Amino acid sequence: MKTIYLIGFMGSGKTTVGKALHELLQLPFVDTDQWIEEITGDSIPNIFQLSGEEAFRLLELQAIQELSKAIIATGGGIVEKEDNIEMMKQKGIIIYLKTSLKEISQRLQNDNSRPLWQTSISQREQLYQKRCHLYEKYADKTISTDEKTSYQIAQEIVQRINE
Ligand SMILES: Nc1ncnc2c1ncn2[C@@H]1O[C@H](COP(=O)(O)OP(=O)(O)O)[C@@H](O)[C@H]1O
Ligand SMILES: O=C(O)C1=C[C@@H](OP(=O)(O)O)[C@@H](O)[C@H](O)C1
Repeated sequence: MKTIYLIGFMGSGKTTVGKALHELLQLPFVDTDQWIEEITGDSIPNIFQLSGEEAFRLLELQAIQELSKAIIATGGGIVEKEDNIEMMKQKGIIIYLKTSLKEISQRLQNDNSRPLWQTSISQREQLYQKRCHLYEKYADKTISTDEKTSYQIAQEIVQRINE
């Protein structure tokens, strides 16, 4: 089987949709953030705070190197390293979950588990604009997610993969 990588901004639903796809396709599911927390025995906010963002990015790179043959929910910053893109392109298909910043802001209004979301509104907007450009550039398929349930999105992904 090809590895299915879900990419998209924080809160776009990569983990939630990944789990729905796992149910639908009966294929293994891995979340890179969860994988990193398991191998380090530490939380993402702690890794950012104690070791810094670059240390976290290296752990993400390791996750992409080691994981395959699964539905993989990546972190929103996976597109920051070209090496990640190369490996993902070699091993599978990249699906971009495209979600508006308005919708994401509603979903993450009480979230404090994502260090790069704990910033000002203008910093969030800047990161969103920069990242969206990268997701569009690297995705094999783009799926809009606003006003759809995770199950509808998972079904649409299956259809688009089989096109
Ligand atoms: N399609 C959806 N509609 C409404 N809420 C959603 C949807 N997908 C995810 N969510 C909610 O948004 C939040 C972030 O979802 P999550 O899957 O963790 O995103 P990501 O893994 O991309 O950061 C969660 O509270 C989740 O329940
Ligand atoms: O956008 C980012 O750089 C990050 C997104 C997070 O994952 P989600 O996209 O699953 O929230 C997590 O990897 C970390 O907080 C950094």
